[in-house]
Amino acid sequence: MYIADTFASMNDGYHNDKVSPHTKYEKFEGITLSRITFLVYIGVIKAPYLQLLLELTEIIQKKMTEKFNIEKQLYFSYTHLVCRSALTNNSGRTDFSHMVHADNCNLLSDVNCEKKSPAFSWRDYSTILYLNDDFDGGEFVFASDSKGRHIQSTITPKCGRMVAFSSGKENLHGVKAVRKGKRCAIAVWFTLDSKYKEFDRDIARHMLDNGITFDQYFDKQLKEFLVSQI
Ligand SMILES: O=C(O)CCC(=O)C(=O)O
Ligand SMILES: [Fe+2]
Repeated sequence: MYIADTFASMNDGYHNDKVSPHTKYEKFEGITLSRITFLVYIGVIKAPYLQLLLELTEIIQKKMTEKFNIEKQLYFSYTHLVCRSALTNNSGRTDFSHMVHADNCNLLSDVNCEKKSPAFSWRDYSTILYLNDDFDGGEFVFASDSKGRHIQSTITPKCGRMVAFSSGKENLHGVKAVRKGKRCAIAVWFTLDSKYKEFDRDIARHMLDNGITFDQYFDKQLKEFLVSQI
């Protein structure tokens, strides 16, 4: 939560205006594992935070392999810390923060989901670990139709609660409007295809295991310049 709260505002991976790509009523802030690794490398984030993130997500990987009886190697594909905040008085909203979708295909109708770009078609399993619960709304829902008229189940985010599912059209899902406050989560997507494994994670592990930091290789001035640019 510390990393999400302090650094996700850099809006990593999304547009600069910080308005959510999914709804104009919310601010969307995210930070990727590679960005966190870089910030640890230059000394802006302390290494134990990254260590904790890696360990936590490795537990998720293990649990997923067990619970879903996955017999092949399950690779990390993408790790993202994401916060959504209500921008204005959203108390009357009944719409979605993130419209009903599937994670590995483009949902064209209730039954048609095409597995091609811009969808992340290689994603096989999705997990979302919630980091807080001091906000209104933001429920995770499974739906049976693309418009979200038929909700099958609703999961209220709680700190430490996780939702996990296979990433295809069999699991249409969305996020209800965040009506008040800020909702943060760690989303991790897994793949069975080694081609799409999260390369940055190996770098992060290597860096932590070997105690590598920026200070060892570069001068103070360059470091100060980089920090001032963040
Ligand atoms: O934050 C959530 O609960 C779900 C987010 C989601 O479905 C996604 O990012 O694909
Ligand atoms: Fe999703």
